[in-house]
Amino acid sequence: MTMSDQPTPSAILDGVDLRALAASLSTPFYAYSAGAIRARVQGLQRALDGLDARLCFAVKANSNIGVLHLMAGLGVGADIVSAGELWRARQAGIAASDIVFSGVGKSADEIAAALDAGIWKFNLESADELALLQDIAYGRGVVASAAVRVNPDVDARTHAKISTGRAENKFGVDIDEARGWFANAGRSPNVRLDGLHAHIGSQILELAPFEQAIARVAAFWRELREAGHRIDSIDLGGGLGVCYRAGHDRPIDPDDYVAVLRRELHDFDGRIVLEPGRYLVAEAGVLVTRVLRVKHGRGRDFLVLDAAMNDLQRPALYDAWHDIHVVQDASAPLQCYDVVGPVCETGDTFARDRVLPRCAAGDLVLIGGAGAYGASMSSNYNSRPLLAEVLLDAGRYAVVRRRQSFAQMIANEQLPTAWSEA
Ligand SMILES: Cc1ncc(COP(=O)(O)O)c(C=O)c1O
Ligand SMILES: N[C@@H](CCCC[NH3+])C(=O)O
Repeated sequence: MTMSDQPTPSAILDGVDLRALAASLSTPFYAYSAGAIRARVQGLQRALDGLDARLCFAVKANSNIGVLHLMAGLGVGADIVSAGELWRARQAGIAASDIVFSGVGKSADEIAAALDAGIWKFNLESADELALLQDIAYGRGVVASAAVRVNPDVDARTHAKISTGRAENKFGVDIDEARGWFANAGRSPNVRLDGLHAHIGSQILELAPFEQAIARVAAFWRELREAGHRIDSIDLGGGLGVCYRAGHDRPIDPDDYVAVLRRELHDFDGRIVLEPGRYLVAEAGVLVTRVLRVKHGRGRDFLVLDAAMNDLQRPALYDAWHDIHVVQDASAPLQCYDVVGPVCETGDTFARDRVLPRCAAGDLVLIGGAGAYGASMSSNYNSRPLLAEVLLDAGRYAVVRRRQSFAQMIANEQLPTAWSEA
């Protein structure tokens, strides 16, 4: 059960008492419920039942190899955006033939690494990238399978910083340009253009933008089919939103989303690919942190946590809401706090004016919705070591990343003792 499903804050996640865990591991750390991830994956797989469909988890959402290993065991492939993510996915046991490679700036080295690994499909985002893939595949004497990422010019009605499917966004190519790629496919004999791809944005809570995008991609596929082009996969990206604020955010029912796929692509005879990231992991994760101190400011009370913006960037970056639970006696009186971290930035604020049970130093605090774009976006800012990650499963736990040590934090740095003439 995810934290936001619970009517009253509980410290039990996937059968593990986070109070006990926090007593043995030092806070802050991320805890992920394997059961909740499994339930999300299997629910989506059930909704897709009867379709030739494949889930490729967007590794950027949570790139911990323990989580990727869990995905592999559930028959989920990977959507990668870098050679580093390729490396992680392979280390975690995801087959190269289950990997698609997206991203607007794949380097020559990254393309070569993905070709050598034998990934399934390149999602190409520019004519230059098509030419580069052609050159590298030609040099290796192989033919790469590729999809054109089309930009369907749809407003995903999400935060501007995570909207990707408008004409003004850097992602994909417009359908006119994509038409030209297919017309000239013979000029790139080492690239088999046999797929379409679209991803319009993230944390999408309305079905209409998906309907528009899928209809545009489906119409383009029919046009290509009439022109004699064989498309064996249509990849509709990720984007399904989740509930960050209990009682407020209303995520799309995956059955409704899949009903759109079934309707718009009823005569498609290839494979449908989805690249969910957030939907599979966000609500399965919590950031476990403690109150360092309660500070009484001028007209405001600050709850200073031992977690900070370097550990979970989303509030600072997008003003994102995350539910915050104080592990406390339900009878504690309520109080209004600004919940902040120790980093030296005013933006290091998890929540403003949040009404919570009255807290004292040492209280345990759980920040919900932290399984996606949490640890994977964390940094060493203020020289704070990267925090630990723990996978929970039916009363057991496994540390899937140890907290970074100070020595590890500076391992690649050195004093300037050896100078080279430039
Ligand atoms: C190409 C691509 N696929 C999938 C995703 C995953 O998105 P989400 O986490 O919203 O499902 C992203 C990130 O937005 C992306 O850029
Ligand atoms: N990092 C973003 C999502 C970006 C999606 C990646 N294309 C978030 O935390 O919401």
